[in-house]
Amino acid sequence: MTSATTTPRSATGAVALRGVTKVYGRGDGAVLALDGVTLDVSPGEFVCLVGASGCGKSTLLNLVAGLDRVSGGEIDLGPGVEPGLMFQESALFPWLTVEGNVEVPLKLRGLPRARRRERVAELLRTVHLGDFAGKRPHELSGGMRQRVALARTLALQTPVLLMDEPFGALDAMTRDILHDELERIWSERKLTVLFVTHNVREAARLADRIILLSSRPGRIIWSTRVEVPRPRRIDSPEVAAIAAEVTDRLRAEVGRHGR
Ligand SMILES: Nc1ncnc2c1ncn2[C@@H]1O[C@H](COP(=O)(O)OP(=O)(O)OP(=O)(O)O)[C@@H](O)[C@H]1O
Repeated sequence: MTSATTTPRSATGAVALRGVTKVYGRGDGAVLALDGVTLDVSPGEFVCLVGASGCGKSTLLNLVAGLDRVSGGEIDLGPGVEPGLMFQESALFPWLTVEGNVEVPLKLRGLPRARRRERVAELLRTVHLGDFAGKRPHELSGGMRQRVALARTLALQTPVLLMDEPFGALDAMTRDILHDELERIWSERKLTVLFVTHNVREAARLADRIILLSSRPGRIIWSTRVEVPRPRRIDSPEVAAIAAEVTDRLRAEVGRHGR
């Protein structure tokens, strides 16, 4: 008897991209944004994507998130996995309290009220906002709003977090604190993180692996494992050395293309 051929499936939390291509528009106006990106992210791995402005980092994240469709190639997150998404803007509902915002995805999932309340309280403790449940977004600092956004993303209990410059609008001190928080949550929950940033120090501070995309069309041109032990400090010489190497590669790439 011959065995049926089965398509290999990703382990939970794994993210696999195979020859992913994205073209925006058609004809003469078509823009090739990504060109044959192949990438395997292991369950629990923290990967940072860096590259020149307009090289396709957000495009790649949006495709993995399922917000847009690939023009070619495949993306596999494993059966039933819906990734959590976080952007530079917290995108909170201004008329809802902190608690109400975090509750939204749980309501959409139809979780009963008592379980929602329990889960929201636990999530707010996780992001150290237990005392702010009744506040509205305008009463919070930018860093606190991003904590709420993170709690809301975590509410879905997804193994995969996609983050597009989540701390890009924050001051250095707040960003530093949120790096520690994110690292703790990532490690406790064994999350897989795909994190887009312009900030090479941030990449060296957070990543297990840094991926460099070429100027448009985005292709993976270089990657490095960050072997610096955790917890790391953004101002440590080891993190600075990795950041300097990434900056050199990035400069060389931008120099070749003028962008
Ligand atoms: N909806 C769209 N229609 C047409 N072109 C687009 C669209 N979205 C993005 N692009 C183009 O695709 C390319 C990649 O854009 P993308 O936003 O992914 O880059 P990025 O690396 O995230 O940029 P940045 O670092 O500046 O945020 C850019 O040239 C952009 O202008």
